Amino acid sequence: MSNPPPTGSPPSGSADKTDWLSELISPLRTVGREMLVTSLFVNLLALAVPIFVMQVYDRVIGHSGMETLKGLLIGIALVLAFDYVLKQTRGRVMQMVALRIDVDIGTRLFDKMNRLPLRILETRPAAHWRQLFQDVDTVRNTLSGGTALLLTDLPFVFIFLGVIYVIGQPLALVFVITFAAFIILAWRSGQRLGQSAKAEKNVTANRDALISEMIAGRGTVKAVALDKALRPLWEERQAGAIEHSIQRGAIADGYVNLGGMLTLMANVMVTAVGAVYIIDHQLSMGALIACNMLSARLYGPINQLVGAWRGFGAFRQAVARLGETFEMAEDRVETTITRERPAGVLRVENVVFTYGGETNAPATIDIAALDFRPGGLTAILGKNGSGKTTLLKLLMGLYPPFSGRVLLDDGDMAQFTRHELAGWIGYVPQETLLFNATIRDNIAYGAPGCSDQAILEAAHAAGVHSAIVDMPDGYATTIGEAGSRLSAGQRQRIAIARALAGNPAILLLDEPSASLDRQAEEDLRAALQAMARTRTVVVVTHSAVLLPACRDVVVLDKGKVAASGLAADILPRLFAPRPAPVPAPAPAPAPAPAIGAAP
Ligand SMILES: Nc1ncnc2c1ncn2[C@@H]1O[C@H](COP(=O)(O)OP(=O)(O)OP(=O)(O)O)[C@@H](O)[C@H]1O
Repeated sequence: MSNPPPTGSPPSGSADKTDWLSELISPLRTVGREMLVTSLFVNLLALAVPIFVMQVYDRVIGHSGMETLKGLLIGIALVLAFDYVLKQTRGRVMQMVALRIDVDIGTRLFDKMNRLPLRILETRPAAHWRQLFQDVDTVRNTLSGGTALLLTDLPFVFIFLGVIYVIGQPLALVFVITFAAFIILAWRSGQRLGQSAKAEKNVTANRDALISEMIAGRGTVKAVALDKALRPLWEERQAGAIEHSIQRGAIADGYVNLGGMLTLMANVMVTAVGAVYIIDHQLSMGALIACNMLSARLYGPINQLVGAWRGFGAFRQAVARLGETFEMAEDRVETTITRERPAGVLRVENVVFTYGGETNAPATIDIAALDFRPGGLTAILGKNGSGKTTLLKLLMGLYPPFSGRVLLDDGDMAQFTRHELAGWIGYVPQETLLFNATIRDNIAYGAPGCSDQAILEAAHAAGVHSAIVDMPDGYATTIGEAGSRLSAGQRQRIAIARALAGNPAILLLDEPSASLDRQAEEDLRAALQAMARTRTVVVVTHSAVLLPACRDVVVLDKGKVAASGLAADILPRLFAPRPAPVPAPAPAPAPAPAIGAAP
């Protein structure tokens, strides 16, 4: 048994995870061409200094040509100024490219993540999703940083080879051989560093995931002194990360040093072979010096390639990871027809749902028929793990059922977009999640753009208004990371207000009174009763204050409906006083061993 693909648009079906990059780069083609032309001029201008040196050695020094020297100096000064302007322009273009890439991929990734079905988001650790945003940085830095410059410079090494052939023809073969050796070295280093970087990334991600969990649960870590238990685990992961980092560093150093040695050897060979040709009168002194200078322009980019290859490996992985994400199926985002606010009748029809989707796994939810209607509160009860929260998520359309349907006003949930459903259904989760913003903003997140009046009404209904106005900054109070400056009860009430802000037709609450005091619970009961007159209000609760106010009750047991109907019928049966256990007869006292008996 496997879950069907989530609702909404299917993946594009393209197997190539780099297609998105081509799409991204295609509008930048004109900029790329401009970059290449600029690089062509920058590289041509780079020939000026070696040619200047050659002329000075061969024409000025040999023939005391002061006038020639002055002319050459003026020429080279103009060339260097032009070179500076070109490089500045190239730098600006690069910044523009970086900005566009940041905006394009960053926004695309943010939107994509928000459109991914919840089950997909839940199946990968938080570290994976965080990594994707670092991948955007990697792609930006590669396409707009030193690596991109290196790539635009690389084709021009052939110009330098050509010029070397023209001015130092006898040396050309030495250059071709050393050039080939550099290419092999760069390719090999790329392979080794790529493998090593991949292994290091996996180990580091493992270590970072542990740190993230520790930071998220820092209160508990302190209270339970979990650091002692977690230290060996962290040490093991940290040791793994260090070991891989050292290995990668050693490989990278090895190749960089080999590249350096190869450069020196090439210089020695060019000078030695050049000296032989000078003695033989086949080469001038100036030409040898110019060739030596040009060799730096030739080997420089390839030597950089040896070091930059690791970056390419990370770039390729980042592109693949982002491509895989962009290919994933999405929640439905488009609606063909604008609908009115629903009446709020929810119906579950033959719904089977299981996490993980293993063939033989017992269903987490297996319900033949269940209705939720406005006009009175409905409570869902059941033991821990019986599937109450999962049922609420199915009712919200957050999980697509494996089989069967969830209907909203007789329409299959699957046809509605996430934004439509979120506008119609208010949800108070078991674990309150607030953001580091003002109280006003946190309530308004439930209905973006809602009026101040709607916020005030929601806060009143959630019983949190007087607590808010008691604070010195009132609704402008910033609540700290995840609402850390508020008490658990205040957080829960603000979460309830957030769910009410959009005046939803359906309200689903998961243990909403777990952190409330008695008075707050009674206030909440009154507010829910009032709302349930015109809305469908479903509350997962075992509270002795909320339950008596419910019209209907659904009892879940291992994902199945164990009982459902009027609360007046079911609750008394459920909470009927159990017969007092009959005390077990006291065991007969063991006979005292006879004095002198054998043990
Ligand atoms: N994201 C998940 N991935 C895999 N299994 C899950 C996931 N969430 C819940 N489960 C499993 O599904 C079952 C039902 O969980 P659910 O949270 O719906 O129960 P519940 O009745 O709300 O429990 P509680 O009263 O403790 O809140 C449990 O066995 C749980 O282990």
